[in-house]
Amino acid sequence: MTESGSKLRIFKILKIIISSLLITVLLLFTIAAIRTLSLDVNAGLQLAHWEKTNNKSLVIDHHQREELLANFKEAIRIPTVSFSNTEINTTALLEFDRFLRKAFPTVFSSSLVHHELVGNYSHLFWVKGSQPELVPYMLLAHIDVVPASESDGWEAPPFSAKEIDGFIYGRGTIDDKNSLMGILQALEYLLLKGYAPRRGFYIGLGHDEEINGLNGAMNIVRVLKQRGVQLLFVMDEGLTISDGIIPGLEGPAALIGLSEKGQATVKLSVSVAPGHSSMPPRETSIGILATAVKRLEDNPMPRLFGYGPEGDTFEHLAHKFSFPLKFIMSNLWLFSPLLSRILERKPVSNAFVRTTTAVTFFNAGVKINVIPSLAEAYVNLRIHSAQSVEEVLDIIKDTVGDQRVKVELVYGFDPLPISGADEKAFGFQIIKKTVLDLFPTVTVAPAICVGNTDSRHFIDLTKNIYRFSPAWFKPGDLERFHGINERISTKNYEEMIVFYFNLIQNCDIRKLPEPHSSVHEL
Ligand SMILES: CCCCCCCC/C=C\CCCCCCCC(=O)N[C@@H](CC(C)C)C(=O)O
Ligand SMILES: [Zn+2]
Ligand SMILES: [Zn+2]
Repeated sequence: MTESGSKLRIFKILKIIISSLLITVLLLFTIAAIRTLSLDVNAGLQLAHWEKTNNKSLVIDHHQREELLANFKEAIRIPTVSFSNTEINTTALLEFDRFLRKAFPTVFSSSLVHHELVGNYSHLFWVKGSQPELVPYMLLAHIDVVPASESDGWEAPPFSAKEIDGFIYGRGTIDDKNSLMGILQALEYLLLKGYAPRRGFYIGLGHDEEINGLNGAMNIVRVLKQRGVQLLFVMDEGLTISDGIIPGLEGPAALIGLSEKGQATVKLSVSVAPGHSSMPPRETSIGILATAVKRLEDNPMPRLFGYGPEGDTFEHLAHKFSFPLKFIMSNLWLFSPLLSRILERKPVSNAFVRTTTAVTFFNAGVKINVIPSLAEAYVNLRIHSAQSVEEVLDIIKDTVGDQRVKVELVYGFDPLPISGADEKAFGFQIIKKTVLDLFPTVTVAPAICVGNTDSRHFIDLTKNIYRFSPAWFKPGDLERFHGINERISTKNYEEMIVFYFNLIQNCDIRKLPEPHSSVHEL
């Protein structure tokens, strides 16, 4: 073949390759565009014909408002702090017990309600249903709070429950006395109105959630297991209604946690011979450990976006974003790698992308002129749904890559199972319906809870655990969680009561409706 003949052949092959590539790209974009226009996973059962339950409605009058706010404020003023794994405020927990009995006299005296103390300070309520064949469900909340100190910069003392511009300030106002008081206040109102549930339910109030729930939630689970109880679903704290928190999202979103990330606390330690600081070795225990810690920070865990429930979250929210995010989120089959790079830029969304690594303790040194024999650091990892404690530990050892650094697992558990969110998932659909009835402008989406809750101890009692409370989180509110100026608006606290009031009644529905065939559904 002549030189010009072979050039022509190469040119023809190149032409074929380029046109095939163009056709493939065009085809992919056409599929992506069709999916962007048709994806509206938020439709579902909302349009279906729901079984009638004759729900009672709750209209709160002036006197009730004063009383419910006074109750809530009193709950906040009792400092039920869990200080450490071994230090809880038992005096405050006993006071809280007395307070509950005074604030909710109907709950504690009703023949429909059986109450017992578990693990000395936790509370377990059983509300009897009229139809015992209906499988019961369970609502969880916790009594204890994390420590708070006014000197950290609180606008009002953290146990004052002071009301400023329509907000009640105090430790526990969003974590988690709002849920606890909201549930019991709703039950008090329901019982006062003569309500008797068809479906029985439990309420569990743990006293040590902030220190792992080992005596509270775990003992409640033990008691229920001994009685052979199985639950239709469990609902606990966790995610909330985010309003203006997710950049680019139009309107508020109620994220319902289908799972929780796993957790591992890993200790890194370096031991060397101690000595005089005037004759230092080339590397000290502190230097070796600091290098190990820096390696962990410089080498984040792999991106796993799309291998857990977080992909579903963005597909459900996609239609509430504008172009190009709407296009990207509607087509995660194509754009997952791109979206994970966008999300990892901010800590709050990075938590959805991977197992996160946080160095939370660093201890070393005894005296200014002594080479320390021991340096220790603790790393707290929150494990993505697609990884396990064991895998994470292996990656840490590889990344540190230094035999002088001892790596030990102190405490850990794998990510929690993923609960259902489809049209047959009773708990999810009832929570979603209750949210949308009360807040019609909200978009409901399944999600992953990046923190841990007492509900993780309930996995042997049900496959369906949901982490959600109808607290509204606006910009700046995430920082109040375990931070300073924790607060809730009086309006939102009332909404929470109405939410639980409606939720309990909606759970009397015996069977979910058949899915409505809608043009929005795929
Ligand atoms: C794409 C961005 C979405 C942003 C939405 C994020 C909304 C986050 C809302 C709340 C934060 C999650 C908090 C979950 C509850 C955590 C309770 C807690 O602190 N638990 C302890 C348990 C531990 C075993 C003591 C924990 O450290 O996780
Ligand atoms: Zn909490
Ligand atoms: Zn907490």
